[in-house]
Amino acid sequence: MDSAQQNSNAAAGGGSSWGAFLKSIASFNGDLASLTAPPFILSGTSLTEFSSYWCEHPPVFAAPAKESDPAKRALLVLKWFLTTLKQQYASRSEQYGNEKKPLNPFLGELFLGKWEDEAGVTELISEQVSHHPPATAYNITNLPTGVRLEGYNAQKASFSKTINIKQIGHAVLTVPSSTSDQPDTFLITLPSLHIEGLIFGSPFIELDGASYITSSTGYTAKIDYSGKGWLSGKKNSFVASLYPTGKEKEVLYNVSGQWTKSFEIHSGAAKHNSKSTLVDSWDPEKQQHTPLTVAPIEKQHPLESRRAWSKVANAILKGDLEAVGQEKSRIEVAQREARAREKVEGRMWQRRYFSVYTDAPDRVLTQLGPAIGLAEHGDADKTGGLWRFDATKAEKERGQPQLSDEEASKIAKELLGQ
Ligand SMILES: CC(C)CCC[C@@H](C)[C@H]1CC[C@H]2[C@@H]3[C@@H](O)C=C4C[C@@H](O)CC[C@]4(C)[C@H]3CC[C@]12C
Repeated sequence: MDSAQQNSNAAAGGGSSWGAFLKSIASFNGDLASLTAPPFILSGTSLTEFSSYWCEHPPVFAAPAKESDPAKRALLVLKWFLTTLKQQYASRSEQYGNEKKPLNPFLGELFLGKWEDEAGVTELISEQVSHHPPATAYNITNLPTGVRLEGYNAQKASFSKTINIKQIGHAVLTVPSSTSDQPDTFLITLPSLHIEGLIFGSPFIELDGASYITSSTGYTAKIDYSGKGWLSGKKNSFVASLYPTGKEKEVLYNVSGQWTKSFEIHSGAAKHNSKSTLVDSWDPEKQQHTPLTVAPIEKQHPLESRRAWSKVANAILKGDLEAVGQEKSRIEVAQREARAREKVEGRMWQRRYFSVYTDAPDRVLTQLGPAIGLAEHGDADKTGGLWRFDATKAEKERGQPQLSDEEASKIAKELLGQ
C-alpha cells in the first residue's frame, strides 16, 4: 500500500486522528503553528531550510550574469524563478505522498550551507528573524559571478473551503552588470497557495493568483498560476509573459507548462502564433540538481536548524509523539524564558546576518514596487520589519572562532533547554 492509500484509509477513519484534524481546520484561527496535525503530516524539517529551495540548480541561478542583453537577462531570471517552483512547493508531496507540516522555527534559528558545482561555490544563509509574527530571511550568493538573492517571507493563512496561504514579503535578485558599475535589480513577489486533497488525507500544494518579477532595466514578467479545471485543466499549470514594464500587451516572450513537469519558452505573445519560435525549454526530469552541503551536526552552531531540532526530528521519525511534544516544549519554554530575560535586561535579540532596514524609504521597493503593486514599506508590520542582508554582520560572523564544547552547551541550555 503506498502512502497516499494509507493516508486515504486514515482519512476514512481507520483509527487515525485525520477526522479530528479536519474538524480543527474548520475552526482554524489563521495560526498555522497552532494546528495539531496527525503524525504522518509532521515533518522534522524546519521552515528555515525552505530558503534553500531557491537554488536547486546553481548554474541556472547564476546564468543571467553571463547575458548582456537586458531582455534576455530578464528572461533568464524568469526561467530560474520557474525552475525553483517544483522544489519549493511540491518536493515534500512528491517525496512522501503528501505535504507535511514543517517545524515552526525559533527566533535566531539558522540554516547555513553551500552548493558546489560547475557554477562554483554558492552560499546560503537563512535566519529566523522574527517569531511574532514568524518571518524567515535569506541571502544566497553565487561567489564567482556575484549573483545574489535576498528576501524574507511570512505566511498569512485563512480558511475558506480549504487552507489558503498568502505569502508576505518579497525577494530581490541582484545581477552584476557587464557594462555598468550598477548591478541590475529584480524585485520578485511570491505566489499565493492553497492546500488540495485535504479531504482524501493526502494534502498537496496548488499555487494560485499571479506573481511578478520586475527589473531595474525595464522589463516585467507576470506569472499566472492555475490548477486542474482552470486554464489548461492540468494541475500545477502556469502561463507567464515577459514585456517592457508598463506595456503588458507588447509581449516579448511567453512561457507555459506545468511547474512540476516541463515548460517551454516561446518568442512573442502566443505559443502557437506563426511568428513565434521555441526559444528554450525545461524538463526537471532531465536536469541534475546540486545537493546542498551542510556542516555535520556536531560541527554546527547550536542554533543551526538540524542540530537544534535533531531530537524532535528523531522523535518524529520514530513516531514517538510523546517525545516530540516534550522536546518541542523544551525549546518553546527556553525561548519564552530567553525573551523574558531580554525584556528585564532591556535588550533585544541580536540577529546574526540581517538588520531591519530603517533608512526608509527602501530604494528597491520605491523604484520597482509600484510596477507590481508592492508597497514601499514591504509589509514590514507583518514580518517584524523590512529585513535586509547585513554584510558587515556576516563578515563579523565569518571571523568568529568555532565555539568550544562548553560554549555550545551553554547556548543550547540557555536558548533551547537542551
Ligand atoms: C499539510 C497541511 C495540512 C499543514 C500546513 C502546512 C503549511 C504550514 C505548509 C505547507 C506548505 C508550506 C509552504 C511551502 O510549500 C513552500 C514555501 C516556500 C518557501 O520559500 C517559503 C515557505 C513556504 C511558503 C511554505 C510555508 C508553510 C507551508 C504553507
